[in-house]
Amino acid sequence: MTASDTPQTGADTATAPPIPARSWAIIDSTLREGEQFARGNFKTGDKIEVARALDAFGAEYIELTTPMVSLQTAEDIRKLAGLNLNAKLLTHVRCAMDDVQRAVDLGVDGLDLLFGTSSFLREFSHGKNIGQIIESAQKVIGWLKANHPNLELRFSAEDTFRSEEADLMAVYKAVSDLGVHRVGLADTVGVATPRQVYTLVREVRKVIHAECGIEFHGHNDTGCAVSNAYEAIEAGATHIDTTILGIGERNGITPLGGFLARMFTFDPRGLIDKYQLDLLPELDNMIARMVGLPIPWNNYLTGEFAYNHKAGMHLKAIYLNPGAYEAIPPEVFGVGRRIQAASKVTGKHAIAYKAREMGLHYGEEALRRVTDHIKALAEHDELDDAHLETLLREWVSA
Ligand SMILES: CC(=O)SCCNC(=O)CCNC(=O)[C@H](O)C(C)(C)COP(=O)(O)OP(=O)(O)OC[C@H]1O[C@@H](n2cnc3c(N)ncnc32)[C@H](O)[C@@H]1OP(=O)(O)O
Ligand SMILES: O=C(O)CCC(=O)C(=O)O
Ligand SMILES: [Mg+2]
Repeated sequence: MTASDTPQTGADTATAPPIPARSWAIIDSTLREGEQFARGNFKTGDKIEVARALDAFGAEYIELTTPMVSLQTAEDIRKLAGLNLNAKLLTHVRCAMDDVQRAVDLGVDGLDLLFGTSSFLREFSHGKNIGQIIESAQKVIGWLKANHPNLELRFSAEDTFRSEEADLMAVYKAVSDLGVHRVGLADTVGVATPRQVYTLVREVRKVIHAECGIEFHGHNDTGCAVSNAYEAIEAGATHIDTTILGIGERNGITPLGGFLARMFTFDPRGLIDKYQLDLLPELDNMIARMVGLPIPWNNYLTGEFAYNHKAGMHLKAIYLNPGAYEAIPPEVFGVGRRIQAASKVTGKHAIAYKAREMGLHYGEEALRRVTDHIKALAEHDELDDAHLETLLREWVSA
């Protein structure tokens, strides 16, 4: 693979179309959903490192695994709460008195409660009907409101998109009346389409109080996690769950980087103001290291080839203005662009630019001939930058 860094003359973010920014916040669940990833097994020190990194990045919320997992997990939550981060800390707990009683004294800012509402989960997970779910919510939320009024509370209907709409509306209305700060819609098995997400968020908005937020949690089983998060926001959602690199159960959830890439195209200034975007590579590398896997080659923004440009038609324009073939300037997210000029799909403009960078100049005819020579060689061999440079020098002196 031949590639080289080029000058950072990215697209002008100041001239991006001014679409009004919607108000939304990230709930990063790397330390909860991410612990459910096959290779996610964070130790105390890892959790502290992840939480500090997310805080430096500017994540508004960090969601932590339930303290019911173990005494060590409960202790870790207490330790993280003691870091006094700017990000609010939430712990994700079942809607059950034992769980919330264990959670309330750990120093977190809020609790993310959940109950499965689909027939699958009612039958095979907890065995409760909708009336009993609402009764449990009344008991648990009532107790929390009376005894811990400062906690931020969210109630989510797990497996929302395979639940009956009438059941969902009854549950969301009930918990909103009980005074939760947010309701959650969870695409637990990654089956929802963007249109379904948009429509359901709009419907939920009609039955909850105006000041009640809406959170969206989307799995990526069918590849829609980023689009679904975007549609949720379009429809009025206020909070989006992400994890670094998208780690989570099965193939994971909305990745932080992919979600930011999506949102950046609509509101670059808003994102630049809110987040330390150039820390994204650090976050992705940190999690890749902790889970012992490489960052996927085609990962949003930080994948090895996310900013690799190769085809002659692209390279001609890229040299003049990278925005011609880049929706998002890489330098904003702390990554570099790579130009792969020595390939069979290259063209004379790319070769001329490369030569000029080396202080070499060809006439029109020589340029055509050297370009065709490089293309022919690349049909048979991988050419790297060093090889290309040697060829260009030899061509001049020949
Ligand atoms: C879609 C999601 O990702 S949801 C989040 C999933 N996260 C986790 O599971 C967190 C980690 N979990 C754990 O450590 C354990 O599962 C624990 C500590 C929560 C519970 O462990 P155990 O008591 O051994 O139960 P187990 O995990 O086998 O079964 C789940 C239990 O939760 C109950 N349950 C499931 N959902 C809920 C809910 N929303 N509210 C209350 N109880 C629930 C089930 O009925 C079952 O209890 P039961 O045995 O009385 O029927
Ligand atoms: O609590 C939530 O909203 C989401 C829980 C979860 O991880 C899921 O449903 O996939
Ligand atoms: Mg999940």
